[in-house]
Amino acid sequence: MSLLLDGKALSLKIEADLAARVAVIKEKSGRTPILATILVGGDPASATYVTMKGKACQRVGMDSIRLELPEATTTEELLAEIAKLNANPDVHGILLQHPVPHQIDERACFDAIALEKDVDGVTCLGFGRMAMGERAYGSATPAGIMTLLRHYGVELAGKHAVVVGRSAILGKPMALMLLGADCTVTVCHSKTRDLAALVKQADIVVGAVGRPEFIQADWIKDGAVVVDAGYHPGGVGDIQLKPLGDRVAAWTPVPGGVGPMTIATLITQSVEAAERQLG
Ligand SMILES: Nc1nc2c(c(=O)[nH]1)N[C@@H](CN(C=O)c1ccc(C(=O)N[C@@H](CCC(=O)O)C(=O)O)cc1)CN2
Repeated sequence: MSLLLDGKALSLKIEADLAARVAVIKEKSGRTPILATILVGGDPASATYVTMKGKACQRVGMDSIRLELPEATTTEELLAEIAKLNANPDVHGILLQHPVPHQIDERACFDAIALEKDVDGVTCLGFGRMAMGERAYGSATPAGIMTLLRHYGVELAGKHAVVVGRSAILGKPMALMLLGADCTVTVCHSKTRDLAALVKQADIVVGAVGRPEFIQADWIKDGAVVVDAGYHPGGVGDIQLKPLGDRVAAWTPVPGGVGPMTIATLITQSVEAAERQLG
């Protein structure tokens, strides 16, 4: 029987623990932790994710501010909004929803977020610190995956992890986090030759490529741990999960696996940021 890595169930447990921590912050400081969310443009999926994040804040007793900027926003305008949030002592964490419209320099805007408010783990500075094993907020999706794997006791040291995808907020930080947990890591991407053969070697496969069911079930060896970080219309991820049946050791469902852990991680890091800033 394959082990279900149930991100939804774990996220509910994490939220219950966070609600207790938020209550302590409020009692001790008389202040409420606040996450500022920034949505640029009208992408419906992004709007849904930002709404989900606001609702998660509510469930744990935090407040959130939702800043909605028009599709035609410039880099300078977005940088100015981020500077205001950095300077606002009532805001403890800042989330800039990815992707932003093409005319915006997303990297410059991510990097403008103050390190102590980078609760989504998107800055180069936070990434570098994490890569060097220093304290930093991790990029929310890969950090959520690490929490999920550790919660279910998945052995990592010495395992061969194959990460398919190399994006700045998912594939790259995922690879570094697995390396930090003593995995041997291979990162695959669009120019990788013989992807199927590499995936076949994996003890742990992470689908982070952003293409529906791109990773085929017959590429995955028996007994592997399968982590699907994709979410596409129709409720499928980056990996063909159904045909895997019971031949893998453990797997994350879509939906209900990695997605809820992304949000639980953002909220956890927001609570930590508020504890540090108000403590
Ligand atoms: N600044 C960021 N932008 C983006 C991130 C991120 O971590 N930081 N990740 C993704 C999207 N994302 C959060 O923003 C996200 C995607 C999916 C889910 C989720 O819980 N999905 C559910 C299903 C949702 C549904 O039913 O509609 C699931 O998998 O169970 C959460 C967060 C890109 N942008």
